[in-house]
Amino acid sequence: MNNDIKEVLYSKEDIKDIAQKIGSQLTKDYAGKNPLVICVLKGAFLFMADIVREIKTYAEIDFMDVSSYGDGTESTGEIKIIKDLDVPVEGRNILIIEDIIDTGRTLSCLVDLFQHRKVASVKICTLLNKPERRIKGIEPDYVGFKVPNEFVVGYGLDYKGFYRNLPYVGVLKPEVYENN
Ligand SMILES: O=P(O)(O)OC[C@H]1O[C@H](OP(=O)(O)OP(=O)(O)O)[C@H](O)[C@@H]1O
Ligand SMILES: Nc1nc2[nH]cnc2c(=O)[nH]1
Repeated sequence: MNNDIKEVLYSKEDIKDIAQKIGSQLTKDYAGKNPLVICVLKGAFLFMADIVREIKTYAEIDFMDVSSYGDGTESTGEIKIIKDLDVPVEGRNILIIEDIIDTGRTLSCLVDLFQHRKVASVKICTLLNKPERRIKGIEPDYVGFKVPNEFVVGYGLDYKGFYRNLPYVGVLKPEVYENN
């Protein structure tokens, strides 16, 4: 599996350091606010696990699984909720945890959904931000790293269901796409 990687962009250590930095900022920002921290499955599962352990104040956690409608190559900009939250969100301070923001479609839909559900606040924390591809006006509040306009895998991010278990973020060799 490691042989399929052309370049490591962010190592396990880089990710650990940034999760600690963001976590200590979140600890300050959310002290006394009892946030509901929401993991957007599946890609964010590792970042969620690392980030919540760095939030040293009261926080509840929950999970949502969403997928975008579309023909498989381009989404239509709408999302389908595969698994909704277990708790009501009205009046809550929501912190969404994502692995990556690319076009911004997924988060744009989620933010609209939470505003419709009358939350007190909604903020976004993402490990990776790919601003070059943005088509929706979504800006994350907490960002690990800015990534170039390349398809990245690892640390939760997949290609055809694989590579999520890599402990780092990297770029696949072109022949991996060509052979699939
Ligand atoms: O900004 P966007 O263009 O909407 O892309 C970002 C979304 O794409 C990925 O999810 P994906 O749909 O691949 O599902 P997964 O997390 O289950 O892999 C990622 O986890 C984000 O949720
Ligand atoms: N694995 C992966 N999923 C994505 N979803 C949106 N952008 C990306 C990306 O660069 N890699």
